Amino acid sequence: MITIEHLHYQLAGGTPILKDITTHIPKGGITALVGPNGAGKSTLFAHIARLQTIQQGKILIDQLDVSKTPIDEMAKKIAILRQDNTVNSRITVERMLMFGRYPYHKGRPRTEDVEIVNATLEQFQLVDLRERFMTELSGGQRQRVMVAMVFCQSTDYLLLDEPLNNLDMYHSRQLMQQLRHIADTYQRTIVVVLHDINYASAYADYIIGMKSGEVILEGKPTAVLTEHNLERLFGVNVPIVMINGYPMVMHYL
Ligand SMILES: Nc1ncnc2c1ncn2[C@@H]1O[C@H](COP(=O)(O)OP(=O)(O)OP(=O)(O)O)[C@@H](O)[C@H]1O
Repeated sequence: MITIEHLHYQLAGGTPILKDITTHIPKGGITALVGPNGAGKSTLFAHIARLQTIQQGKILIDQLDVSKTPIDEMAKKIAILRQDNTVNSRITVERMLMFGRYPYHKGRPRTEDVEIVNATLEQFQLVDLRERFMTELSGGQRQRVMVAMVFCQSTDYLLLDEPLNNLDMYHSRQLMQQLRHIADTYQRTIVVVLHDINYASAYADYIIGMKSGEVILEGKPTAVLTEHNLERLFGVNVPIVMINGYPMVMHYL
């Protein structure tokens, strides 16, 4: 479980970005982090992954205090896919995945690392692209490689910031199904920022809604995805229909 206690973060000029956040992310399954642009979702991720120094408050990951845990220990506990994940170097897909294993092999890949990379190439249907340079991939293919690289890190927790960016309908759905499979089969905890609320509804076990640096709702999709809450979160007045037991937000109409 990730426990966040009174996390407060403000810019040098005094503008608050995260306002005294207290919440928890359950262990196991998929938690979707949703909310309007600028809500603070990426900033919260940066704090959880220790990429941002904590000014005030505390974050615990399975009892490990994030601010006191050495970086290399954190790298085996939590992996993050950031929004700005552009890789422009001439590195092949296979090497990219092996790079994800760095915290374990420290530059000297062992048999186990090769096996994990091969299994991940299979799992993410990247075998045909293994020799391709990252610069020779489409935006969507590159995005899939980056998610695979995060998976390769064999961490208990995966933080994915808008992994559906650039993905078409087929690959978005496929990736969400893969995340479900990873959570269920490997007991990994996946925390994912999603802008498509209907994917959160269909695939997440738990939803956390952020707005203006605050957590304003959290709970199971069926409990929190109400017309009233969508109005509070996004300021939109849209109907919700139930399809196969999932609340689907009709925001296109
Ligand atoms: N490096 C930075 N310097 C100053 N302000 C920043 C910086 N990064 C983000 N912010 C501000 O912090 C606030 C939260 O941004 P953040 O990227 O965490 O939001 P978000 O919920 O992830 O948004 P989005 O859905 O648009 O990606 C925004 O007001 C943003 O302008």
